[in-house]
Amino acid sequence: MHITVIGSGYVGTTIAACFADLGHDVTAIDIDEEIVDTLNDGQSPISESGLENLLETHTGNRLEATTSYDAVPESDVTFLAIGTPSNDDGSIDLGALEAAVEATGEAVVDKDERHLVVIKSTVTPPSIETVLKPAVHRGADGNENIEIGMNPEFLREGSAVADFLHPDKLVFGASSEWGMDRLHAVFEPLLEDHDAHIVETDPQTAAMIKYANNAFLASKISLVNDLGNICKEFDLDAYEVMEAIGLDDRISEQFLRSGVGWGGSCFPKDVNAIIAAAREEDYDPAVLEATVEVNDRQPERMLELLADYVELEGARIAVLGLSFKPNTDDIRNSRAIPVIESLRSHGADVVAYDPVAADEMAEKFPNVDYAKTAVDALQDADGTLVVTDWDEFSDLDSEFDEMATPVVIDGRRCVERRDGIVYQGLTW
Ligand SMILES: NC(=O)C1=CN([C@@H]2O[C@H](COP(=O)(O)OP(=O)(O)OC[C@H]3O[C@@H](n4cnc5c(N)ncnc54)[C@H](O)[C@@H]3O)[C@@H](O)[C@H]2O)C=CC1
Ligand SMILES: O=C(O)[C@H]1O[C@H](OP(=O)(O)OP(=O)(O)OC[C@H]2O[C@@H](n3ccc(=O)[nH]c3=O)[C@H](O)[C@@H]2O)[C@H](O)[C@@H](O)[C@@H]1O
Repeated sequence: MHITVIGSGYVGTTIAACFADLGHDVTAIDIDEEIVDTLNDGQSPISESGLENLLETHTGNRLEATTSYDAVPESDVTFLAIGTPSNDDGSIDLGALEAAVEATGEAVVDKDERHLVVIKSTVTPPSIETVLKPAVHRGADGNENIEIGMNPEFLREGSAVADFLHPDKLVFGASSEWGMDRLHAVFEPLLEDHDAHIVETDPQTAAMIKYANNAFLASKISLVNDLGNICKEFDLDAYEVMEAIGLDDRISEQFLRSGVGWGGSCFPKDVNAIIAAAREEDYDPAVLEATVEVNDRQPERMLELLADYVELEGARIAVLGLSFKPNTDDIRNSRAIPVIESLRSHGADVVAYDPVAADEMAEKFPNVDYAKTAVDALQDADGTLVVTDWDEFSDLDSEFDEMATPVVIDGRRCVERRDGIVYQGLTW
């Protein structure tokens, strides 16, 4: 098949490279010329394991990038992976996606055969009828051959290629048998040697499945953090408790790691978006509001623990880990942001270290001192906050002896408790 993928950001680049790897001819379309040039050089605009290899193999062969929508009408199906960022009230800003959908419609205005336009972006269910369908039909000037489908994406940053190629489930949202068949045809090569559940549904339900998935996972972590905070009050180890409850198949062992909370470009955005969409309907989503509230509290709890041992005003505090999770330089909604803001508001001097995300954070906090190594950050520090669970932090040991006062508050359970340091886990 010939597939056009509009938007070559995180999701778009990953799916374009993977579709090519599955044997499809792919045209990747982005308005950003720099991204297009990077892709056509066989390089990746994002850092993701395995992606560079796929791009090197398929660029100029089964994959090409362009800023033009000309390939859209020649293709069998178009996927849209455009950002849907948050507005100030938590709702999603559909402006960029709406413009891209309309441009897609314009590109197929004269197409005589049916054309499937699949939304990969995360969008609220009502927006398919109220925003996206009108946009495509406006662009296509009422051409009845255009159908909108929904195929939400569940990949994680750091394992995007592997997640895309080995999904637990594929969710196909289509409003006709033809649209459903087309989605099956796209993913047929993937299913040849990989077993995944297929969920066939309408586009709105498919959109809701994506929000429910992320809201559930974020709420699971917040619940684990709430329970973990109670464990801490009782002097109990939340990890021992969670390991036991994870043995129950109904709960599962995954996403039970308590600590400083969830960040990233999606959980915060998506939980807030579904809350805002629910409020639009005059529904008050009490559990999801609590999910956000518990998450917002965790960074402050780290500081409260630290303040039990260190006078924060004028203290030199090391922050280990700046990215929202390990193996990425992405700092969007990283828990390190509220941690640093709070330390500074208490008058502490922050020295931060991250193996890859320091430059990103320096754009946000130019006045923070950024160390080249973890040991440099620990040197003469009055306290340390561990915010991201990078592997290299688990290897730290005698390095803590370099601190002026060896107080370590671990927000991710990645440092070993040892003699000679004051060690406090956030929930253990
Ligand atoms: N990042 C992730 O891990 C995941 C993201 N998602 C969802 O996927 C969607 C896309 O997310 P990302 O890939 O992270 O966004 P992104 O911001 O990394 O990429 C969007 C790309 O679209 C391009 N673009 C904007 N307007 C355009 C237009 N009119 N025509 C062509 N290209 C245009 C931009 O230049 C950019 O390269 C969002 O709705 C997000 O919630 C879903 C699952 C995982
Ligand atoms: O919609 C999205 O964009 C994606 O959002 C998440 O993926 P991602 O944000 O890349 O990262 P996760 O591995 O889910 O971690 C999210 C946050 O939760 C935290 N987390 C995760 C697991 C856990 O047990 N405890 C915990 O605090 C991580 O440290 C991180 O800050 C989902 O896992 C993906 O399925 C989804 O496609």
